[in-house]
Formats: sequence, C-alpha cells, structure tokens
Amino acid sequence: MTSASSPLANALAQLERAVETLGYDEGTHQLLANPRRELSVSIPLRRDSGEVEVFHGYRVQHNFSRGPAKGGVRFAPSVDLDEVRALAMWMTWKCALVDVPYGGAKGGVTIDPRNYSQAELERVTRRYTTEILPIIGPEKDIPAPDVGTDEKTMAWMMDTYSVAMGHTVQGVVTGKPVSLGGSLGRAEATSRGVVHIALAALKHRGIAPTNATASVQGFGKVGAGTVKFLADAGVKVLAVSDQYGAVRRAEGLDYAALAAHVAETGSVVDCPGTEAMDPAELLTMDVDVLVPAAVEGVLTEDNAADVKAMIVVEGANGPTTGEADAILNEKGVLVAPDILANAGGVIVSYFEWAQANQAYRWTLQEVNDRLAERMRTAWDGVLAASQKHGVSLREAATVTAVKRVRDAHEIRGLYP
Ligand SMILES: NC(=O)C1=CN([C@@H]2O[C@H](COP(=O)(O)OP(=O)(O)OC[C@H]3O[C@@H](n4cnc5c(N)ncnc54)[C@H](OP(=O)(O)O)[C@@H]3O)[C@@H](O)[C@H]2O)C=CC1
Ligand SMILES: O=C(O)CCC(=O)C(=O)O
Repeated sequence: MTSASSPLANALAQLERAVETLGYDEGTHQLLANPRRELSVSIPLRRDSGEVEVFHGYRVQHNFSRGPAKGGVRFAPSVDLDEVRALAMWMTWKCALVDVPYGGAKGGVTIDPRNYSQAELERVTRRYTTEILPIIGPEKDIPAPDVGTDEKTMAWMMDTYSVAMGHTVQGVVTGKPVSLGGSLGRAEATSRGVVHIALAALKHRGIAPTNATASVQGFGKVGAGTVKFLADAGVKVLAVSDQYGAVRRAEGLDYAALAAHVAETGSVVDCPGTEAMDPAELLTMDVDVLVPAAVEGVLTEDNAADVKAMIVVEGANGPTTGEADAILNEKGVLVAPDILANAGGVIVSYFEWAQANQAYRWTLQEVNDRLAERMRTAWDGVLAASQKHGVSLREAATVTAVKRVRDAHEIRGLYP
C-alpha cells in the first residue's frame, strides 16, 4: 500500500501536477504513470556459514520512449517494489531533462550489505544479474551503482552478463572500474554535478561561495564528493552525517581528515577535530546551502518549517516529501530538485556508454568539461522556465521532462 508520503506517492503527485499544467488527458497521464515493465525475482544465497537465505530483488523499467532504460541498482533494507517504481520514474524525467538518450529504470535488492561478506555480496549480485538478464543489455536497459552498490558490483554484473553472452559486453553497465572500460570521472560525477548546481544557485542568490556555508547529509558516493568539491570551491561545510551519526566543525570540515577517518572506521562519527551533533539538527542548522545526499523522505512536514538554509540542493533522489516541498516553497527556499541536481551521475554514465560503444576513451578533462556544460545548460533551462511560468524549479523541471517524454511517444506513433 502506498502511503501518502511514500516516494511513489510523491513521484505520482509530481507527475499529476505536470500533467495538469500540460493539459494532458487521462490516457496520457496513465501512459506516463505506469511502468512499461517490472520484474520481481527471488535470490537465494548460500551464506559463508552454509545456511541459505532468500532475498527479493526488482528491476523496473518505467519508460523507453527516448532510448534504452537507464538507472542504478540499490542494495538496502528499504528496497521494495514501490520504492523502485518511484526511483525508475524519476530516472525517466532526469534523463529527459538533461537530454541523454535514455528512458528510466531502477533496480534493487532488499538487503543490508553491511551484514554480508564481499563473497556473499558477489553471489547475490551474480544471481540477481542472472535473474534480470533477459531484460537488460546495452540496447535495452543499462544498470549503474546506487545506494549500497559500487564499481565492484558493476564489475560482477558486467562479468555475469558477459559470460552468458559468450563475449565481453562493456556497455551493459556503467559506473564500472576504469580498468574494465569505466569512464574517467564517473565515480565523482554526481557530486561534481551537485556542486555545479549549488554554485549556480548561490550565484543566482547573489552569495559568493567564499561567504557561504553548507551542511551535507550522507557521506557515501554522492555526499563525500559533495563535501570535497564544495570545500574546493571555498564553501565552508559545517556539518556532515552518515547512518551512525553527525559531526560539525565551526571553521569548516576538513574533507581529507573525514575521508581518512571513514576509510579507517567506516563512519564520520568521532572524526578528530570535529564535534558530535544530532543528525536531525543537521537538516535545520543555520547554513546557506543544505544538501540531502542520503535517502528519500528526510525533509518532511515535521521539519521543513525549521529549515534555515535558503538553498536546498537535492543530491539524493526524493529527499523532500510533497508536504515539505510546499512548505519550503512558501518560505522562499530555492530547492534544486533531484532530477536536475543529481543528474551528473547519469550524464557521465551516458559518456561511459558512448565511450564503450565507440571503443574510444575520453580524457578526464573532456568528461568534466562536457559534464559542466550539460549541468549549466540544464540549470539555465530550468531556471528560465521557472521564471517564465512563475513556478518552482521542481515544477519547471518536471514539466520540461514530462513534455519531452510525451512528445517522444507522439513522434514515434505509439501515442494512444
Ligand atoms: N551514486 C550515484 O551516482 C547517484 C546517487 N543518487 C542518489 O544519491 C543518494 C545517495 O546515494 P549514494 O551516495 O550513491 O549511496 P551510498 O550508499 O554510497 O551512500 C549513502 C550514504 O547515505 C548515508 N545514509 C543512509 N541512511 C542515512 C540516514 N538515515 N541518515 C544519514 N545518512 C544516511 C550512508 O551512511 P553510511 O555511510 O553510514 O552507510 C551513506 O553515507 C541516493 O538517494 C541515490 O539514489 C543520485 C544520482 C546518482
Ligand atoms: O548512472 C546511472 O545510470 C544512474 C544513476 C542513478 O541511479 C540516479 O541518477 O539516480
């Protein structure tokens, strides 16, 4: 059952508003609301101890009107079919918004990877890949990392798929290790993109980066790089959190010290030179920019009114519930929505796929320059649409993306 503030309810409500604005009929609405294809699988694992455990896994392909489906694979205890449906729908809008030639998909396995050995995670990944193998492929659906997965997961997925095909297929996943055909710059691309948007938003609000402060929720693949690139730009990052707690430093956190401490202990908690703080307080502390970069639904009707940041940059997918979004808009907070702010990852995934298809490697400079250009273009377009129509950045972004997807259906002749 989808609760009123669940990610799926949130994604469907965003779509409904865009459909209303665009004046589409109910048939078109349903075409855009329903995933094209969903696969639920069960994944038996023989644990290192010899016991057998069975996990649930999913791959949802929301739309392929603009190209093959594209989106990450999440390993987390929260994963269920509705969460994956929401994330797949957001991928469709994200890919359309930044104009990469993909539809949207997402996958996941309901598992807490922290409780399993690397050998167990490899077996889970290989079995999951085998189960979803009939519907993935470089021209069908191209997975990538998300919460709880990484380049190693992608290497196992690529290998499992390639063994089944009888030859190496680099284009079946992105976010692979560079030594296996991954792109230079993919690992940090989402964070770089988040920071391009944060800096554009600060500029729009007339705040110099060197006068700005920020807090970042999450210190994983997206959050850690965000701390680094914000600090590199001169922004003082005052606080950061992970699943275990939060830390702060009034003079600004030292990224290198945090990264070294996390490499040693697995958490930002107790990093030397920092003070412990309540993780909930990080979301409402007095900073210019708040970057939620962990999970969905963290800004809610219960804390949105207390948010002091005047800029929120959504590194995570769906961190703001519909109710919180309305409160933040009412307060005049500039919310850079997920489908814009965290699109750097899929943009460089597209570059990685293009490099695999071309069998030609781009330099890091080329990747970063092209990423920056695409993020700037997307920001300018969304800001212009929001100003022209007097709507939030989220509404402007969603309407732009939904229209592109619906237009692709119409041009292809698949339109009802
Ligand atoms: N990776 C990518 O390229 C992209 C990711 N995203 C989105 O960004 C978000 C983060 O993904 P990613 O960085 O890849 O995932 P990771 O698994 O690498 O990191 C997740 C981070 O969130 C932390 N976390 C989890 N739950 C909480 C919580 N309740 N409070 C505070 N921190 C928490 C984790 O803590 P701990 O370290 O303790 O486990 C970890 O630091 C997700 O919404 C994802 O969908 C969006 C676009 C692309
Ligand atoms: O890189 C990709 O293909 C997708 C990344 C992703 O899952 C996301 O943007 O949410």
